This record gives sequence, structure tokens and C-alpha cells, in this order.
Amino acid sequence: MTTLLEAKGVFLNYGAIPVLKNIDLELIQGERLVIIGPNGAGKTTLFKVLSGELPPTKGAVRMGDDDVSRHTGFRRVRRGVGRSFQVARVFLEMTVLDNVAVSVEARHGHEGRGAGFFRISTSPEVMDEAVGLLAHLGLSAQQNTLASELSHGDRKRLELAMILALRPRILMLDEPTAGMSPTDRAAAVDLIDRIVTENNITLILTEHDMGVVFQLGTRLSVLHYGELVVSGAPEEVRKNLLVREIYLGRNSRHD
Ligand SMILES: Nc1ncnc2c1ncn2[C@@H]1O[C@H](COP(=O)(O)OP(=O)(O)OP(=O)(O)O)[C@@H](O)[C@H]1O
Repeated sequence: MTTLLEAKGVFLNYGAIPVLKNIDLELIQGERLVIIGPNGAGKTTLFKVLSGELPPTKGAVRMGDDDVSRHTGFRRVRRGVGRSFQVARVFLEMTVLDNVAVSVEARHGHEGRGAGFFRISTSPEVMDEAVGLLAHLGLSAQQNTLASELSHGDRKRLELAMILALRPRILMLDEPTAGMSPTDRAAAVDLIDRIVTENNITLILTEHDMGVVFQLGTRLSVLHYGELVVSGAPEEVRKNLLVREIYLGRNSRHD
């Protein structure tokens, strides 16, 4: 078992307010870890610390043998971390194809063979790869559409295409199906499932929808008031009385 990402004794305070408290977490190669917990438990904050958006107040985040606690998000991207956001981060005034081409170009840039970061190259190699990624995600028909004109679900798919262009080893998805209709949600889950399997990517996500949690997760960790209180296989976590009390509730459809 190879540990790709590890948090050790991580604390995060917003000012005087402690939000993450002594988090120990390991992400094992090939798994799909879902962080669940009530609103305000600290899930997004944990993602920010793991992806390099926020340095921990105390503790370490490691990738392999390296302490990356104070490495920026960009440096972690170069180490193989791709992250999505609750509100998809895409370039709204650019076409779908150009959005993906920017990401492909950025990767080529840090691989030392591009025209430079955030510069759109018209090289056929970059464009072919971008077109291929859009086909992979079922967005070919929208490739000349402005990102601002996409539906919410398609914008999330575009964001995923942009992340995949970076060829991540670890994919971090912060509530990937938030705000989606049931149909879009089912399609998004199928897509994530397929992409992760086909590209051999290790997945860590936060999610509120229990259907998505149990469909995608191979391991669940429960965050409660900033502490990881339970971690285990989905079935174990589902049966855990503490979890039922603090999170799933009596009326969970998985009862
Ligand atoms: N920038 C900030 N400054 C101060 N407090 C913050 C900041 N961001 C989040 N918080 C607070 O930190 C706590 C954890 O927030 P966080 O967004 O990480 O929780 P969450 O589990 O992701 O919630 P949700 O499920 O609603 O997305 C909350 O009490 C929130 O109000």
C-alpha cells in the first residue's frame, strides 16, 4: 500500500477560531476516500489545507517523503494534485475548447515544452489533446460555446476536463454534485467513476448526497466539529452508532 498524501497532526485556526483539530489522514493509492460531515464541520477547510490553498496552523501535510505543508497549490499541482471547487473555476469568457487548451498548455509549460503558463498555443498537439479530452468527457458538441453559456452540470464537466489535462495522480473534488438535478447528478457520478477508473486516479472528495457517497466511496471518514471521528469501509461507517447520531440521522435512506 502506497500513501500518496498524508496529514499529520493538522490544526487550522481562522483567527482565534479552531476549525481543524489534530487531523491525521492518509490517502492510499487507488482508493476513493469520501470526507463526510455536517455543514460547517470543516470539510472545505481540510481540502484547502490538503491542496495547498491554506497552510496549516500546526502540523504537516506530506506527499511521499516531502513535507508540502507550505507549498502553494501550484507546486502541489506539479506533484500530481488536481482539485475542483464547489463553484467550478473556469474562464467564463473563453470557449470550452480554449479553457481546456489553457490547461494542456500549462502542463506542457511545467513539463518544459510549452509556450508558457496561461498562454494559448495554437500548436496542433495542444489542440488535439484538448479536443480528445472534451470527447472523453462528452463535451465535443459544446467545444465552441463560451463557458459562461454552459449549464451548471456542463461547467463542472469542463472543470473536470481542465483538471484531467494536468494528468493528476490525485483528484480532489469538493462537493462535485452540489446544486445538480438528480439526472445531472447521476451522470456526474457515472462520469467520475469512469474517469477515475480509466485514468488510474486516486480520489478524495467531500459530498453531502448519501447516494453519491455510497456509490463512489471505498472508504469514508467523518469530520465532526473539525475532528475526524470515524474512518472505515462504507458499510462499517454506515452502521456506526456515533455516525448515525451525528450525521446520517434516523431518516437516512440508507437506514
Ligand atoms: N475564511 C474563513 N474565515 C473564518 N471562518 C471561516 C472561513 N471559512 C470557513 N469558516 C468557518 O469554518 C467552519 C468550517 O467551514 P467549512 O466551509 O470548512 O465547513 P464544511 O464542512 O465544508 O461546510 P459545508 O458542508 O457547509 O460546505 C465554519 O464554521 C465556517 O463558518
